[in-house]
Amino acid sequence: MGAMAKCNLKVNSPNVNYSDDYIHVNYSYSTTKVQKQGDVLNVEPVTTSLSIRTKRTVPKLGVMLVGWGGNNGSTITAALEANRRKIEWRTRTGTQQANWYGSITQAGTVLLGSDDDGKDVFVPMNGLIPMVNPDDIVVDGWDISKLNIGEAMKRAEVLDVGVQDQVYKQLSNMKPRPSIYDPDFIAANQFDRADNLVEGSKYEQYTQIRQDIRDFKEQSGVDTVIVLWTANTERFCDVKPGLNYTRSELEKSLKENKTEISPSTIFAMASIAEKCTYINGSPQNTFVPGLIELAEYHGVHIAGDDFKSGQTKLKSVLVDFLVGAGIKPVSIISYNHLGNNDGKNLSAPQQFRSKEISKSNVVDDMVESNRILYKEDEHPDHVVVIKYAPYVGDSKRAMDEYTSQIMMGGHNTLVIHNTCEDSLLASPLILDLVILAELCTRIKIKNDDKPDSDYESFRSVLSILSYLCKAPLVPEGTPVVNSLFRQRTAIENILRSCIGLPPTSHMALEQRFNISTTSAEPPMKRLKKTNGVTNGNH
Ligand SMILES: NC(=O)c1ccc[n+]([C@@H]2O[C@H](COP(=O)([O-])OP(=O)(O)OC[C@H]3O[C@@H](n4cnc5c(N)ncnc54)[C@H](O)[C@@H]3O)[C@@H](O)[C@H]2O)c1
Ligand SMILES: O=P([O-])([O-])O[C@@H]1[C@@H](O)[C@H](O)[C@@H](O)[C@H](O)[C@@H]1O
Repeated sequence: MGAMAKCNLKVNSPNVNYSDDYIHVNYSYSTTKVQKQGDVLNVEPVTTSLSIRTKRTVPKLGVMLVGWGGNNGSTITAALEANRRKIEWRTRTGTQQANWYGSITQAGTVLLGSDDDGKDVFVPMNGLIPMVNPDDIVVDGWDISKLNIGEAMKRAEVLDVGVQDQVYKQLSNMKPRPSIYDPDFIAANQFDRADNLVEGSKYEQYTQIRQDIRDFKEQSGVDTVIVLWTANTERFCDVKPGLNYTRSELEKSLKENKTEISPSTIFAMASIAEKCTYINGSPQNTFVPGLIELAEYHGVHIAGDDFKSGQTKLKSVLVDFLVGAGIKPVSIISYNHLGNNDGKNLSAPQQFRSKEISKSNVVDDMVESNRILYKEDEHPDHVVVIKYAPYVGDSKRAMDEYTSQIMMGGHNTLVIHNTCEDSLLASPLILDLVILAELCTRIKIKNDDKPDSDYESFRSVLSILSYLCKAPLVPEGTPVVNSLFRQRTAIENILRSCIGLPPTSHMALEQRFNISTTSAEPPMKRLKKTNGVTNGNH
């Protein structure tokens, strides 16, 4: 079993109880219901008494990467090794230490509350509640290229030689498992890499991937496996009745070797069959309706699509700020060029189209949130351009122009130049995706008046991971939220609820009015003491 994660955060509340195995919380959940009646909006605040239970012991986590030998896959693997060993290396500007910058769980903080002097107190996000320690993660995976991960890291040309040299030996012992290659789904220019393949029918390939997952679990001794796709972007597959609309159609199409069943969907099916969370870091429509039904049928988590790493992440902040300020973006032109293998694959029209879709929809919810600025079906011009320029390699150069209408016929134009090593932005997101996805398997909620047997897990589609995805997959009938700060606040407040803390509101009334906030929290229900422990560390 995994280690008991520790942190020195002690919540003193009659509504929070730490047993040996769980953090138990009685939680008052507040929402606001709105009903439109003609021109009248009837608004009703609603409070629901919930019980939230979080398992305190974190498992030994195994992560299986599809596309392990790619820039992202080799880089995250090197970063895990470098951080585990606290490696440092000389650069032309001084000594560099391994770190997890860009990871909200490892380098992000959350506002906990305020001290006696009224000063804000921030804590590391991974200090709020037990999370997997990256140092304990075991990595494995597949690639259509047989290059070992040490050589793949060199091929990627992402990391400084100073760190490469110190991790190469360990990574060169890591060999990607043969994978499913279908030239109909990725660019023809990837053909040269494809020398490490699982042969046979789609069903035979599916069976092999399931066997790989079981072998890894047995050989590594991990308790939990998460499968994450960081392989090349595929073209969108057809979605049609009889093919993949339902779970049974999808399973039948696989057995019948239907050509429209993509490698990524086969990996997702195999993961679900092995009860492993599956995460899609690329933009293709892996999660066809039948796949989502399959995940829900088996009670397995899925999440995606497409890591939200740089240009799009900034877009989900800038447009949120502009629209929130009552300024009307009317033209968004997003151009970038890059020279890595991802860029090479995206230079093919169908693969680019997948990425264009995921990069283009990110402003929709923010535009639709303001009918003062935008009429129904009115949108800003939004153009996405991606060019392949080999020389720049992983150093993606993004240039954006945001033109907005301001008052009285004025205009504001923001021009942004954004250069980064794309894989050093994506790799920490891979870490956060797997750490938060694992955490979601340990959190359960029920209505307070229901028996313990009614504790519910997160729904199969983990929309809480939207912060990390360009095109968030959400449960049917729920809204897609791309606004970055709404997404981050959702994560923060759900983690806070697991230790009995109210959502962060930033109201700070006690700083704006002469009021007292020292009254004790009204106990919703006295929690029975268990094991003599009512409050303590987690
Ligand atoms: N900033 C980023 O790097 C970023 C951001 C968002 C999304 N993405 C997406 O992440 C994915 C990986 O990006 P990358 O820069 O690592 O690309 P990459 O081309 O370096 O790596 C992809 C790897 O997948 C392998 N591969 C292709 N098809 C495969 C299959 N069917 N099974 C197993 N392996 C397969 C390739 O051989 C390659 O090693 C791409 O789809 C990209 O669009 C990247
Ligand atoms: O997240 P982001 O920087 O907008 O998007 C990136 C694109 O700009 C880039 O062209 C592509 O190659 C990467 O896979 C990634 O999707």
